[in-house]
Amino acid sequence: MKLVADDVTFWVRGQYLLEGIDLTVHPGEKLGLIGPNGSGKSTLLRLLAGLDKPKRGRVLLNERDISRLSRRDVARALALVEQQATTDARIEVQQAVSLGRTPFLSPLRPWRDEDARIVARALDAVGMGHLAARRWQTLSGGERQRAHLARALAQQPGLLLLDEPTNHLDIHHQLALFQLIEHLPLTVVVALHDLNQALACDRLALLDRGRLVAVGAPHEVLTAARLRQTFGVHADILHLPDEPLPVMRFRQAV
Ligand SMILES: Nc1ncnc2c1ncn2[C@@H]1O[C@H](COP(=O)(O)OP(=O)(O)OP(=O)(O)O)[C@@H](O)[C@H]1O
Repeated sequence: MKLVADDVTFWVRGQYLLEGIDLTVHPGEKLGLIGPNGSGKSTLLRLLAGLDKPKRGRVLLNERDISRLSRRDVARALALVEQQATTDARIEVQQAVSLGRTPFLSPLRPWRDEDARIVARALDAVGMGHLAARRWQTLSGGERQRAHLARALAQQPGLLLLDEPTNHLDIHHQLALFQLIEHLPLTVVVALHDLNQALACDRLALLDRGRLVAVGAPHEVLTAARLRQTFGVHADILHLPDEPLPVMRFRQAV
């Protein structure tokens, strides 16, 4: 699934939140979206998902303008897990995840056993199978986050857009989620704050005050100079023997 942002620009009440974003997400890649608080990551993800429409420019999903596609067609192609996703608290986890199948159902295509199997597999993939019958409102923050991801997986999208998917997760579940994402045969765009996690992405796109200031391999984007300029931190980038990825050590705020 190929996604292109072409001069994507968005403003609210005269204030630019994003300006002139040109970005191509290649089929199958894991692209990390990074940037300081308020740099526009969530805004860009909503535009890439077709939930908001650019004020200027356009988003192309497999060469087609996403604003011209029906919600149902978009939902069959991509899934977005937002940072503050809400869910009807009265339903059970399994029902919530089953909503991921909605874009595929119709009077001519009712719910089938196959849908139930897809939902069960999605719950198992995020380690939530044992909580399928639990009421949503009884879940912890991290369990909710994993259940939201399960709902997105149940959509069987070609493209997964994730907004800080690990911010409520303990370290085990953070690593498990990253291992899961790495091995999914999907295109993934993931907004992240943990820059050490970001190093594991195929490419990174760095936002700074609504502009895309760098796109490329993680080690090209996350240099000590850029960490200082954009994130306002002094950092060392350490290359450990026998470790494929470098590690960032943050020393102090500028
Ligand atoms: N509806 C709105 N009206 C005015 N300003 C908005 C609106 N929505 C977002 N913003 C502002 O746009 C900027 C970008 O917000 P956004 O949530 O996209 O940033 P972010 O990079 O995801 O931040 P964070 O890392 O804190 O989650 C912020 O300064 C935010 O306050």
